[in-house]
Amino acid sequence: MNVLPPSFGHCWDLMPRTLEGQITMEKTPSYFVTREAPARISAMSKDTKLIVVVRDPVTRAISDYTQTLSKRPDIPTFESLTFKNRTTGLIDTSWSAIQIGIYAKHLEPWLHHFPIGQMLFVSGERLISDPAGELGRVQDFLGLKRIITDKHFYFNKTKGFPCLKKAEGSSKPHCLGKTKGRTHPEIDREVVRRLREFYRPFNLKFYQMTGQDFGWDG
Ligand SMILES: Nc1ncnc2c1ncn2[C@@H]1O[C@H](COP(=O)(O)OS(=O)(=O)O)[C@@H](OP(=O)(O)O)[C@H]1O
Repeated sequence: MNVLPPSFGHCWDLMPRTLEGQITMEKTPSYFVTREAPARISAMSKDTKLIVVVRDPVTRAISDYTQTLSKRPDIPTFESLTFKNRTTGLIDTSWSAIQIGIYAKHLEPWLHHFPIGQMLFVSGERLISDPAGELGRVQDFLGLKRIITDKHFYFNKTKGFPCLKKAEGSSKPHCLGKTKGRTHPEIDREVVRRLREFYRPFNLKFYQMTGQDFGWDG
């Protein structure tokens, strides 16, 4: 997890200068789950627009595990890390791969500092099934003209994901790198079922808080 800079002044100093008509963006996945982040970002600029990309927390946990596995192939199985006690089905919520997917809990402190209308929740699933549609929402949210549309994407069968027809400043197609869109290991169906059951109430709360049904629960 990234450590945020200790002072807001320092935060500003790290940002590039923004000219009239420009938008400065910063992306750090860990902000959403960092307790101090909402107060610090709000103190830096309370007009900051916030974009959060979320996907089904069960798939997210498996994706997170797959990423760790790629760096440390000797870690225990996903199934054994999921449970504190497999017999009772008690889930280890202290495992970060599980903890991060409790979106309703992480969203709570942000709402003490930002109105919900200043936050956009992007569906990770729709980013794959309809990238132009989801980026249309992002452009609208940022008050930009819809420049990026369907025309910019094609589905790459080899990659199994949408890719750009032309990369920025190039005439060649561009897909995301090897670390995006990895094949996930097969996870025991009963473990997946238990995780779905675990996340359900948190997901429902999250749908309520955001006013969006992400469709992770059937
Ligand atoms: N177009 C396209 N190409 C490839 N991958 C795509 C795309 N759109 C979304 N995704 C999904 O993005 C997941 C990886 O994002 P990360 O979580 O690593 O992003 S981050 O940099 O940590 O924010 C990655 O997760 P994994 O499938 O687990 O690798 C993808 O499912």
